[in-house]
This record gives sequence, structure tokens and C-alpha cells, in this order.
Amino acid sequence: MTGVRESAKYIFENADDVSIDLDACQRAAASIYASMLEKSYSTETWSSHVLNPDSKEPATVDWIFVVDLLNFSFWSDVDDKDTGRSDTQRFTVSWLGQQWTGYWSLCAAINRALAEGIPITTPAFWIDKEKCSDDVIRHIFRSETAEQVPMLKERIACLREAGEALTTRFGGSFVGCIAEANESAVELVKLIVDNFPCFRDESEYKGRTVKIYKRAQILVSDIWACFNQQSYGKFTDIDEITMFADYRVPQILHSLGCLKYSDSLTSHVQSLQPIPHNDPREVELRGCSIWSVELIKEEIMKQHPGTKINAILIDFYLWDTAKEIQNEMGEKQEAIQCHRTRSVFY
Ligand SMILES: Nc1nc2c(c(CN[C@H]3C=C[C@H](O)[C@@H]3O)cn2[C@@H]2O[C@H](COP(=O)(O)O)[C@@H](O)[C@H]2O)c(=O)[nH]1
Repeated sequence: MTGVRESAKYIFENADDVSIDLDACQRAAASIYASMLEKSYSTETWSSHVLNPDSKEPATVDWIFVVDLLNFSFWSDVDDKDTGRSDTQRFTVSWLGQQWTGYWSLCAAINRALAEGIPITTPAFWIDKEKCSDDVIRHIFRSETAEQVPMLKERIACLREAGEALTTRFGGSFVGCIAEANESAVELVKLIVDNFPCFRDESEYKGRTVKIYKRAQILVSDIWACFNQQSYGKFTDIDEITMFADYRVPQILHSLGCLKYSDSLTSHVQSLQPIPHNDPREVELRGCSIWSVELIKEEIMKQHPGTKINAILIDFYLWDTAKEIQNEMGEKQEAIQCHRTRSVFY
């Protein structure tokens, strides 16, 4: 296995500032299941997003790889109420006549670059410092507002590192990596974290190296969802993948009562204080999020034996729902703030 589930359990069992309310997880399981049923949540949902590609070809694998290579740290230093709106001057990409922020700003930037004839999904391009100079990448992520894309330097480094690995070891495309995994999602996660250090999302926690692997797991899951469990998306052990420990899903798990924060963590997060990467509180927020989704998943399987559900679909549903709430509530958002860690891992 990937070791993520075991790490999450260890973190949950040793956490000081985050705990899980088992009754709330049971209640949440019922409401999440009902809502997913009503929305007929499935892998089909993935391609329904206007910015996600729906063609099922190798170029789409390259698109998903570059998006999930750079799928980190979009929370804003200026949008203090986390409205997600570009009139707060938060980093915004203009595309298809719309202003995209957060995760969607990344997809919009990639699609805009492709439309401008920049081969930003091609790994060989990322290692050509003439054609793909730092300035070209800066242009790709140009903002409509005062705030620029967070961690641009780190994003450039990720492209260079991954371009090197894909062109020297996997025939120039992540398709080569998928082939080597022989339809095992667990093997593919291992291949990713072994060959691409910027995906190796691990922390030292109370004497142990704990594995979180957020971007490696969402990369495998986006391929699985986009290709509807066929072709490049065909995996025999996809249910071994856990929830992806980002900064958005802990927020909705807290709103559902599943996650409880200590008083000191609550006031730290609500006063928008940063939490350094690898701080025990950060590790506990991430590990307990993963574990609470495992508990919700088990509860759903208990309440509805044989139902086709896994941590990925529950995660996609929770993330999409958290974004809907953010869009609806704007300044009136009552949910707890997302925790503020700058990291290339999520
Ligand atoms: N756990 C989890 N984290 C996810 C996603 C996604 C996008 N996936 C969607 C795309 C197609 C499918 O339909 C999925 O719904 C992005 N993120 C993370 O969120 C953060 C960005 O948040 P904000 O700044 O508010 O936009 C950042 O850490 C990013 O890595 C997910 O699904 N699950």
C-alpha cells in the first residue's frame, strides 16, 4: 500500500490540536451519501467542469500532469475573508471572459497558454530554458490584479525537475509512467514520489515519517476520473487512494463537525496566522482530515453495503461543495478559515 492510511491513523491517535467527532462523521456520512446520490456524483462529474479537458487522449494525460504538478498554494494574502472574488485584488487569471481564482486560476492559465500557442503541457518544453524561460512562465501566470501567483519560483523549479525526469526516464510523457505501473494506483503513487521529489509529500511527526502524498494521489485520481476508469484511467486498486489533504477540505470537515480544533489552534487559524510546513498542527490538520474521510467512507459502506463509493469521490464532492459554499457566502462565510501554510505539497 502507499502507507498514507496508516500514517493518517497514527497522526489521529497522537494528535493534540485536532480531533475527530465520530458521531458527526456518522451523521455526515448519511448527508454526504444522500447528496452524492442526488447529484449522481461519479467519475463523469470530473469532465463536466468547463476548464477540465474532456478528450480522452495522451495530450489530456499531459494536461492533467502539469496541472497536478502545480496544483498547490492558491490561498491569498490579500483576500482576508477568503471570498474567492477577484475584486479583492487576489491573484486572478482572465480566461473565456471570466475571472478565475484559486485552483481554477491554474487551469485557466494552462488553457490560456495553450490557446496562445505555448506548449506548456509538453515536458520537453519545460527543460528548454531558452524557449521556456522564467519570463515565459511568469507570462503564463500573469495576473489581472495586484496580487501575483503565489510561489512562482517554486512552480518554475517543479517544471524543470519534472521535465528532466519525464524526458530522461519516461519517454517524455507521464503516459510512460502510467504504463510502468501496470494498472496499479498504488504502484503509480510510488513511482511518482520516487521519481519526482516535489510530489514526495512526507513530514516528520512525533518520531515517525508520515506520508500524506496529496498531489501524487490527486494526480492518479484525476486520471482515473477523467478517463472514466478506462484506458489510462484503468486501475485495479483505486480504492487504496485516500482523501487529498489540501487546505480547503479540512474547512468543510470542520463545518460538518467531523474535525474539532483546540481553542489555541482555532484562534491561530481565525487570526490568519501562518502555520509553517511540518509544524505538528499542520500535520494533524492533514492527517485527521484523511482519517475522518476514511471513517465517513466506512460508515457509508456500512449503511449502504455494496455501494460504489471511495475516498476520491467523497473528496471531490466535499471540495466542490466547499467551493459552492465559498461562492454563495462571499464575505458572510461562517466557516472556519483555511489554515495558512505555504507549501509545494498542496
Ligand atoms: N482535496 C482536494 N483538494 C483539491 C481539489 C482540487 C480540484 N479538484 C477538482 C477538479 C476536478 C474535480 O472535479 C475536483 O473537484 C484542488 N484542490 C486543492 O485545493 C486547494 C485550492 O483550493 P482553492 O484555493 O479554494 O481553489 C489547493 O490545495 C489544491 O491543491 C480536490 O478535488 N480535492
